[in-house]
Amino acid sequence: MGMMVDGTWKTEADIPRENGRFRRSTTSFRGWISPDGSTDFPAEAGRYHLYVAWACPWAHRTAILRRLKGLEDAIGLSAVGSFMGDDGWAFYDEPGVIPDAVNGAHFLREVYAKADPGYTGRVTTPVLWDKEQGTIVNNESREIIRMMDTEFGGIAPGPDFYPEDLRGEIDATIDAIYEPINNGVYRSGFATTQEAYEEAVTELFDALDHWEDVLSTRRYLCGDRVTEADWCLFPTLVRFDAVYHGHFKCNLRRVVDYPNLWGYLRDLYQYPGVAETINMDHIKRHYYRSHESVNPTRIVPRGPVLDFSGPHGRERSSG
Ligand SMILES: N[C@@H](CCC(=O)N[C@@H](CS)C(=O)NCC(=O)O)C(=O)O
Repeated sequence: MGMMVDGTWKTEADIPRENGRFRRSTTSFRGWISPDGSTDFPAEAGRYHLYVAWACPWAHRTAILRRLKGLEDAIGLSAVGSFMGDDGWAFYDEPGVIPDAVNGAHFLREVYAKADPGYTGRVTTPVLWDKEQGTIVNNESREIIRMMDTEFGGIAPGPDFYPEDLRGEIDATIDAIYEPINNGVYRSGFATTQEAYEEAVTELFDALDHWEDVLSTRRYLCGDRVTEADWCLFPTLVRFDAVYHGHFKCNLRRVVDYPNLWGYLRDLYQYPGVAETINMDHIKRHYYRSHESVNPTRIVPRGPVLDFSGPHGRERSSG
């Protein structure tokens, strides 16, 4: 693990923790794209570029929205390699890597340094880059998907995942799943005390149990329509049995043990275009090989065998 301090890469920085508890740092680039030029970043086809790690659940949200909103021609894409070592995210020769044709970076940190030569902070994916101003618009996944969903007008012809009548519920749901589930798997896996681990894993499974109940009466998190909230939960669920259950010790239950969550996961996986955004090799290789303190041998397990393509049976939960 490393981070930038005053524009210089430091490798000694460890995973941020307080009393054995993992703390995710807040992101620093929070610009906003607008359709009407009311912000520094007008919505334009061909102007913005997205950096992702196929392994990363936060970046995965943005890759899904880019695809489902029909933004693939309008917003370019680069994908780093699966291994994150002392140099952080990097572009190297590995299937799935999409080199950086915009900034020619070998390390993602170069992109951050270009945006802010004095940058202090972590070098994370996703990153939304503005080619016109040569800077980072935003590196917060929740905000990037919201911009893709609502700010590109006719450039993004895909469905609306933030419908007016559900906005309050969608925002509340994204908030509700963030700490116990999306971040909860990391808090469990990166905990360095028994107490911190127990706390995280208990909250995580309480939350999964809760959404299992909710999904017994509705097809998706906010009702009978797929929304941004589902695209925020999906990347965590699709990684769960393959990495969080084993590598991060989130092993009270697997997603396949929850009838509704498992059907729901298959349902979303089978949503046209979504399967193509998943690189399970990158996902498994990243987690098991990058976190040496969690898995010192760096051995990547062969299993589990997961069938995301089987019947989901969720039509009956609709409406
Ligand atoms: N809040 C950010 C979190 C992004 C994030 O933490 N990404 C991880 C990969 S899964 C990362 O790049 N970590 C590198 C680091 O912390 O050094 C978001 O949702 O966009």
